[in-house]
Parts: sequence; structure tokens; C-alpha cells
Amino acid sequence: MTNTVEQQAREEMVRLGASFFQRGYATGSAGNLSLLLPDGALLATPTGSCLGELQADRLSKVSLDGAWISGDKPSKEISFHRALYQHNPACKAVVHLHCTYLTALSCLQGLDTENAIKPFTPYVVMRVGNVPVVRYYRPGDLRLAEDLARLAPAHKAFLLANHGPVVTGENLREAANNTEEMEDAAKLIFTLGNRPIRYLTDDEIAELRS
Ligand SMILES: O=C(O)[C@H](O)C(=O)COP(=O)(O)O
Ligand SMILES: [Zn+2]
Repeated sequence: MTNTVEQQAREEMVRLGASFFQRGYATGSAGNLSLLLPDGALLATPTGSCLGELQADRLSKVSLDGAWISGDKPSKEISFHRALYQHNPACKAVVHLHCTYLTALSCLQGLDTENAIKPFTPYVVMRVGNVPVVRYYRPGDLRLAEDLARLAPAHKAFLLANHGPVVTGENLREAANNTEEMEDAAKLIFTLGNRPIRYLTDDEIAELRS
């Protein structure tokens, strides 16, 4: 019987997965979630699982160095989740989705690889700062983990080219909120289309970061 804190973490992952699925942020078996447990192990969604149908007692438990401890077989992308925890101590949870607008953004040519979401509202800056783009690799390729490990010390959120977002947080709820804020920003980008945007000035951005 897992302890109360772990059991609550399991139930929160199931609840947030279901919320993402019911609101259309996740479909089919796309996406994966993880969080850092008090004992230093990771709780993660099993490979091939539907975020809308997670079962608390079947969630994958994995050590930070990658040993499969219990539950169903972990996500094929557990390597990039681990890389984020190992290279950014502030990272306590990771959300990866194929949500529509961020995935569409990830497919555009000519993205600024330093920051895919040029600030035009305050919220992405306030929540996650710049969102670097990781070049395309097939899902599960270990080079995703290598590239994210390099970016992790200085970033909280990332856009995998032609794939979708990877977003961290100090807990799973914050990583989810950060993800949803980014998806709203991406939706605004496509809503605004070719209309001239008044981007935030450097001073306005600096003020948000102070
Ligand atoms: O987000 C996804 O669906 C992953 O990119 C993927 O390919 C599936 O991986 P998982 O092993 O089901 O987490
Ligand atoms: Zn994916």
C-alpha cells in the first residue's frame, strides 16, 4: 500500500489526465505526464496510455536513473522527463501533450529557436519565460533527452519541433497551468493570423521578470 502522499499524487495525475482529455488537450494515447515523488522516484504515465483513462495503481514508478520500479511499462519518452528533473532542480513535474495550437506552432517554418512564443501578452513570460525549440527527432529518440538536458538549466518550457510542448512546473497542477497558458497563446497566434501584432517591448518584458 503506497503512502498517503504518493497515493494523493497518483490520484492527482489521474484527475489532471482526465481533465486534459475531457477538454480536448489530449486525444488517443498522445501525451505523457510525470511528477517527482517525495522518495525521489518518478511517477509517470504508462506507454500507450490514454490520459483520459489512467488508473492510479497502474501508473509507472521509475527511479531517476531509469530503473522501472513498479506499475505498467513507463512512457517511451521517460528519458526526456528524467533529463529535465536531473538538470533542473526546480522541475518537480512535466507535462507533454500534442495539444492543437502548440503542435501547429511547432510545425511552422522559421520559428525563433530561442523563443517560439514572442511575447504579446504577459502570461507566458510570467509563467515560463522563453520557450526554446528542440529540433525534430522521432518520438522516443534519446536525442530529445540530450537536447532537453542542455536547455533544462535555463528554461521551464520547450517546443519539440513537429511534435508539441514539454512543460515543467513546481507541481503537476502548475505544469498543467503553464501548458494551458502556452496553448492559449498559441491559439491567439493563429487567431491573430497576419494582422500586425503589438509585441511587448523589452522594458515591458523586463518588468514582468523583475
Ligand atoms: O506524446 C506522445 O504520444 C509520445 O510522443 C509518444 O510517442 C507516445 O509515447 P508514450 O510512450 O505513449 O508516452
Ligand atoms: Zn508526444
